[in-house]
Amino acid sequence: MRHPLVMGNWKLNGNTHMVNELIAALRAELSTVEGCGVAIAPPEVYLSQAKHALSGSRIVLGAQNVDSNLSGAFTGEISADMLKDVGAKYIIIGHSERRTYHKESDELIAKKFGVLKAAGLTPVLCIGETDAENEAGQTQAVCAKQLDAVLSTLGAEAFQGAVIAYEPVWAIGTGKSATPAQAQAVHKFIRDHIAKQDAAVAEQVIIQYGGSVNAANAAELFTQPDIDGALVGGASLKADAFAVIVKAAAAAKA
Ligand SMILES: O=C(CO)COP(=O)(O)O
Repeated sequence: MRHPLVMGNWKLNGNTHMVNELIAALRAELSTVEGCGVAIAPPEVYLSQAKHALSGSRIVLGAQNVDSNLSGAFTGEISADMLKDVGAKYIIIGHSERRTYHKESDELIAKKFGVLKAAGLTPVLCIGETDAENEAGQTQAVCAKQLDAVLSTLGAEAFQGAVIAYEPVWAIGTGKSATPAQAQAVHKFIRDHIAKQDAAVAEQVIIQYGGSVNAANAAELFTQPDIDGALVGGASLKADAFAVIVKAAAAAKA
């Protein structure tokens, strides 16, 4: 039985004051919610502060990226061991913003996946097609290629205990979410694609939906059998909206 996971990706937002305020508000809103994993990924510079602010709560710390190298002369980078050291668990990799603005390839992202697994951290692998690819009917082919980069190098077993976030690029930050039926079809395709190699691994892997999830549309998305929670951008910066999304996931999957 899979448990849903709702994770907030704060992206490039926040400051010392906001980290404390938002976490305090989330703790108050979510203290009694059960049946749904909750994680937040603040910017790396605030991870230690966030860990301290989360102490004793059930909200888990995550991060937005990791370097593929373990240590050494890689100016500006953060390693998997460093993330682990400061208490982060769920690590987003392959986000479309990193694929686009930092030219990250499927191969590099697969390497990051392996580095996280080796460190005992949980990769949250973002995949998804662009608007043009969607229009061209290439959604499944794009998702398969992005998954295959990991499957062909690390095998299906790498997805044991891992998280996949299906984030259609055209839905990110646009206010135009995929419909529940659209997202479900792709989530099922993703699970079936992994099941071709290992059915048990496919059955347990958490597949989040991401892209303009908000307090108004979350509940309907979570009614779909293969949508196991959400990776939330903009709405994760507002405690009340994020709490509504978490509660919707907990209720839908109870
Ligand atoms: O990119 C996202 C989460 O990683 C989604 O962002 P929005 O929820 O702001 O569309």
